[in-house]
Amino acid sequence: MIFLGVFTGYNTLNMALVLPDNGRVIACDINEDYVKIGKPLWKEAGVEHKIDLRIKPAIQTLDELLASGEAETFDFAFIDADKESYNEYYEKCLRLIKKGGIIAIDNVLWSGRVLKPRKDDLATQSIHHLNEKLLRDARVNISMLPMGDGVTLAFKL
Ligand SMILES: C[S@@+](CC[C@H](N)C(=O)[O-])C[C@H]1O[C@@H](n2cnc3c(N)ncnc32)[C@H](O)[C@@H]1O
Repeated sequence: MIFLGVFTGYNTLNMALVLPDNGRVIACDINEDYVKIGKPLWKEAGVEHKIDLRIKPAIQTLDELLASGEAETFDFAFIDADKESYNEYYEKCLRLIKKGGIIAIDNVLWSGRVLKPRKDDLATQSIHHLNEKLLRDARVNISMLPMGDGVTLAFKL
């Protein structure tokens, strides 16, 4: 699976815990300081070998995966890095996952701001545009879960 936005690594750990022993998490973040907080727990939990941490802009990591021939090889992607890049993350993840795979997109409600994005609020505009696009995207079936800050599950057809 692909995990965009590791932060302290807590949910990366959760993902690694539920994967089989030969499963792999491509864990992407630009800030190693946050990741360092939770990384020791990956080892303590015995799942460090499943986590391939890439500290660089997530777009670059996704491009590298595509360039190394890994299109349509992943089962699941979780998008929770910088909101301004959500559309690019979605498009690249859609190429990387298999048919029948799932992309989970976090914060699609963005505390309700997506209803009326301000012109100068690029993060909210970005999420709003992706929400609108997903409604009409024939490449996926979607299910929007209105829990927490909203998570959309997009199933690749
Ligand atoms: C909301 S936090 C992620 C929370 C995490 N998914 C969790 O469940 O605890 C967003 C993360 O995205 C990272 N981030 C921001 N811009 C990024 C980029 N261009 N590429 C990769 N990661 C980025 C930040 O460093 C931060 O750790």
